[in-house]
Amino acid sequence: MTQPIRLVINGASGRMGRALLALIREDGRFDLVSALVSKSSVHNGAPVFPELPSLLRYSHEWDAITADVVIDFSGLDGLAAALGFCAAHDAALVTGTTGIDATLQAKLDEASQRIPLLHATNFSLGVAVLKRLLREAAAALPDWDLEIIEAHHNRKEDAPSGTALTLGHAAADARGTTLAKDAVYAREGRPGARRSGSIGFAVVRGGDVVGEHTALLLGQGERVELSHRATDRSIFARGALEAAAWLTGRKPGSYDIDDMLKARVSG
Ligand SMILES: NC(=O)C1=CN([C@@H]2O[C@H](COP(=O)(O)OP(=O)(O)OC[C@H]3O[C@@H](n4cnc5c(N)ncnc54)[C@H](OP(=O)(O)O)[C@@H]3O)[C@@H](O)[C@H]2O)C=CC1
Ligand SMILES: O=C(O)C1=N[C@H](C(=O)O)C[C@H](O)C1
Repeated sequence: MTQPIRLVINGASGRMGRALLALIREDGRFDLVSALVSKSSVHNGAPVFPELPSLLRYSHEWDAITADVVIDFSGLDGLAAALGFCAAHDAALVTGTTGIDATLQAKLDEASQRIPLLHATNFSLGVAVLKRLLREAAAALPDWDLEIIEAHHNRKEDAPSGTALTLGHAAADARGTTLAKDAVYAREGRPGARRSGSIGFAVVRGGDVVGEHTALLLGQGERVELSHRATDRSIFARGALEAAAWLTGRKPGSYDIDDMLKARVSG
């Protein structure tokens, strides 16, 4: 019998952390060895599964952990700590944290030469398909105006969402350009007529919206709208657990969710 994968959840008390904990109880592939929170967290020391005969408590201590894989949904400081642990202990790292800056991205790239690392801005299957459809539509309609609209709950800290940026990069790439060259992130006052070839972003924040993304391709007299609506965070949590099972034991490298889905299809 194979041993369960020793798993750490980093950011365990958050919206995504809780969605992961709800699934992990029923998932025999994993042994949850640690549920990590920040040093200042009110959850430190509290039982993770109060209703179960489990001794696991929320902690901020990485020191005594032995693990095969870390799933991180914590934020920039938490991700940096998870990366330090994984690099020092040859553990795999799955992260869904968004809003990553250039400095942390460089550290992720460097560490992926030594450990398997999968970063996805969105773990839903529907968004993976939306990205493919958008690539195709953006290339097939190169002269149509492209705008990406996203909506999220009122606690979200980064904007545009990681998913909106990933969709933007995919569309830009399909048109032979880059977001660095063609993205427009804000319009106010009198920005003037729309620059042909630009890729616009619009952000909505409010209430408890789980995550909604629409790519609008606007032509003369017609438009194409490609949309995805997440209504339950468990879709992201399930995707992250699949990624953790898939990534554990793989050779070092920087993987994305398409690598996992392609490998699944080709067996
Ligand atoms: N890729 C995807 O599919 C998805 C990505 N996300 C992204 O995941 C991230 C988290 O989202 P969400 O769960 O909504 O955010 P939350 O704010 O709800 O959760 C993050 C948790 O991380 C904990 N935390 C903060 N600092 C640290 C630290 N240094 N070490 C360990 N834990 C820490 C905090 O808990 P405490 O205060 O108790 O320490 C906090 O509750 C965001 O970047 C979001 O954009 C979200 C959904 C899906
Ligand atoms: O913060 C969130 O909630 C989400 N963040 C991700 C993003 O920035 O794209 C994914 C999902 O939309 C939920």
